[in-house]
Amino acid sequence: MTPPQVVVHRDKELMAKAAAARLITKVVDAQAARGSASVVLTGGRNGNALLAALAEAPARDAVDWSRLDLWWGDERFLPEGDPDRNYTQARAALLDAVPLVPARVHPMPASDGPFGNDVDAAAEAYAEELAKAAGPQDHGPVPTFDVLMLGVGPDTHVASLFPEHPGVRETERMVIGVRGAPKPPPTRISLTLPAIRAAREVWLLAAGEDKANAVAIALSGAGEIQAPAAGAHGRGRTLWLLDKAAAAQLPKQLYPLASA
Ligand SMILES: O=C(O)[C@H](O)[C@@H](O)[C@H](O)[C@H](O)COP(=O)(O)O
Repeated sequence: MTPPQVVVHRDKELMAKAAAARLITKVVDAQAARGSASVVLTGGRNGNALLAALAEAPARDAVDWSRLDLWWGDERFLPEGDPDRNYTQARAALLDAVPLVPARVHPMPASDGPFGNDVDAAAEAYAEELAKAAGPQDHGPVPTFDVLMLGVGPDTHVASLFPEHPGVRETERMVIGVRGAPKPPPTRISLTLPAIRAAREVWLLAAGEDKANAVAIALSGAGEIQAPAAGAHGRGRTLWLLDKAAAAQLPKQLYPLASA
């Protein structure tokens, strides 16, 4: 496994803009090489800030939005349209402003959808949707995501995989229902670490001093059960995108500042 790369930006605003530019380039390259691109979005402030920055990016429409598949790393299990759903927030930040093909946008089920409030059935349905999109060249019953993005919690959670919770220990299923999540709302749907690790690249986003301890723990060799972010690595690349505040507890000589 290739060691994680760390890029540190001056502040969270610049981090979001730089990450958005990086994503545009990655998607354009994937579409040139393979005809389409597949990206997994994350919820949270940094994930949404990246999408909002992308919406304003000068090179935004270098992306062929009609050949982009979007998936989610996790979702709050709430009714369709609830403002706290990651899908609702992603639509407001970017998705409603670009010409995506609806059939290629795969939100996780809502709690008032075909599965009602059965979060396990909803999770299984999403796993089936992923499996249907997987091909013989993929690594397991999920498509090969070009980029899978994850916000990082102050407790080192990623997606809805929380330290010492059952979800972080899952080794077979690709998608699970989560109950009793420490971060509200308590009921969620999440990709598991095996699904996350099927991605070509995993990008972890963290900004603010409240993440400095989590970043230091996850990058210091902690185990994935205690620090789920430590288990979030891509097959080809693991990239941590930080601002200075979130990098404050990292050894300076290892992680020079990308932008002063
Ligand atoms: O549904 C969610 O809440 C997210 O997917 C979650 O994993 C988030 O990314 C982290 O909690 C970081 O959130 P912030 O970027 O807002 O700190």
